[in-house]
Amino acid sequence: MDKAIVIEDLSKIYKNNRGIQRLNLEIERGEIFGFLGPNGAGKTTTMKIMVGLMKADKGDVKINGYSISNEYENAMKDIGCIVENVTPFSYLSAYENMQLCGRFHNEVNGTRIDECLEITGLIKYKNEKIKNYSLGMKQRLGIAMAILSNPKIIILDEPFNGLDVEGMVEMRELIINLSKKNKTTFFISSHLIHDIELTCDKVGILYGGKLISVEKTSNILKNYSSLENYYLSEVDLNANY
Ligand SMILES: Nc1ncnc2c1ncn2[C@@H]1O[C@H](COP(=O)(O)OP(=O)(O)OP(=O)(O)O)[C@@H](O)[C@H]1O
Repeated sequence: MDKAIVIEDLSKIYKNNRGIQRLNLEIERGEIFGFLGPNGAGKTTTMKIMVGLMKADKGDVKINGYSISNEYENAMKDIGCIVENVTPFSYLSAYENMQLCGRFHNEVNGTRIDECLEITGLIKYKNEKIKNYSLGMKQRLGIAMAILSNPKIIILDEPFNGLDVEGMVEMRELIINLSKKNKTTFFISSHLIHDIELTCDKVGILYGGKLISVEKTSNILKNYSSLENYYLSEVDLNANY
């Protein structure tokens, strides 16, 4: 069972006829996958379905071989995610929020919470209330929450948003290290194409609800000077159809 995530013929069409159509995608264990696409392409819709926040019309997603439709609990057991905004309790501290987040995981204790806050650069502010946190600090806390239970698969919607330059570099290193050391699989959506180029092994482009290309970053960079050039040419090609 070397596939961490398998998306099979996944469709979800809203009443206004927008949504996603017949997505098929396989992500290997330890792979860092970058999910790209213009505004409204359907990235959040896909990710919401992947973590059970929304039901698909058709198709399925298998996480570690478990179907999200029929074996939801098993499928979610080894997943950490941030989809849409991070919404910690603003009158609690980072540490207290992490305690709440870890309450269903027996292996999460104070040491593990401190470790995650250290990794994400928040240990100095661990007792400060979230209402005093900046956007970037909340984003870091989201990541700390996502990695808390040591999940094998991490799904992140716009993880670089709101981070300063140092934060972005640290986030990239954190993702790459976790994938190398623990074989953690990442599914990341972002508009920050430079960060995706530097972080992801494989990239998929969603356009108008369809997956128009999936390719290894190393292959892309053999033929294009940057991921941005590749992205623009793929989108251009499909816009003209
Ligand atoms: N609840 C909804 N009802 C109707 N249409 C919706 C709903 N949610 C999303 N859509 C539409 O479906 C399409 C895909 O939206 P989605 O949020 O998945 O895109 P996205 O790729 O995440 O965009 P962005 O990059 O702007 O976050 C958009 O055209 C959006 O307007």
